[in-house]
Amino acid sequence: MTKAPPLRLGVNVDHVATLRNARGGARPDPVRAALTAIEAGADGITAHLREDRRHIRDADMARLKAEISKPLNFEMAANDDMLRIALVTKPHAVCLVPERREELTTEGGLDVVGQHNVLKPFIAKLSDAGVRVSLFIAADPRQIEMAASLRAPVIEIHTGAWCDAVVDGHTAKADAEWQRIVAGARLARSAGLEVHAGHGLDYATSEKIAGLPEIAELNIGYFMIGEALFVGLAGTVRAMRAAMDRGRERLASQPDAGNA
Ligand SMILES: CC(=O)[C@@H](O)[C@H](O)COP(=O)(O)O
Ligand SMILES: NCC(=O)COP(=O)(O)O
Repeated sequence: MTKAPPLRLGVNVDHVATLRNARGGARPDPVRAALTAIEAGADGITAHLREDRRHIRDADMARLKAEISKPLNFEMAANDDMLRIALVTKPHAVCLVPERREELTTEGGLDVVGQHNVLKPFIAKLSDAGVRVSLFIAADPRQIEMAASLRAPVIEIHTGAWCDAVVDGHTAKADAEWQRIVAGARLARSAGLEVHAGHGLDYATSEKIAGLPEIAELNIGYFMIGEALFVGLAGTVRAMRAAMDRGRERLASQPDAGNA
């Protein structure tokens, strides 16, 4: 029996900034949230600098880089303005994500098949600057194979469609989306990619996906910031960590299930 690699928890603090921006002041502070999450056991912090700056702002990203002691995962669209900011910020990682101004949230994965020529120089420039590049994609074999051929070291599988189907009780769709994630994670790992996952995860879906030995990191925000209203952010981080540990422990009890 082989032990699966430890599963990292990246806490996304975007929606602390959403709340702050509702009143235009300085509170609640996403950097304080990041420090609290780290103190409670987060392995890293994720923040998405959207083109419309609806939540995280440039100054937040600079402060996160300066003030947190754990890796910063900078989510951004692949455009020249963001590239310039990322190269100045020098985060541990950049996750390239698709963006549409009018969307409510990140609705799907990057089309790395259709956009490979556009993405290539972004991956090269960020990698040359020592930034670990991740591509936020659907668990689609064509997208995964193209991500591997673009030599991005990491993909993050968009789990939104699966999580929505679980929450809405659409069992058949949830099962189909889950099978896509399982197959996608295996394919990506066998192609040498490090595999992360995120979007829409809650305690139950995080526990379940933690049972996939190929997954090295989960990035979770919206649910945790909402849950923090009821049990506090530190309590939410600890409860999420416990859910992830339960998923990993179940995996460890299955013979030969940990060969990621
Ligand atoms: C890329 C991603 O999944 C997260 O950044 C998520 O988008 C959180 O922010 P939004 O709710 O603004 O989409
Ligand atoms: N990349 C996904 C992420 O950072 C968090 O997404 P969500 O939990 O806010 O939906």
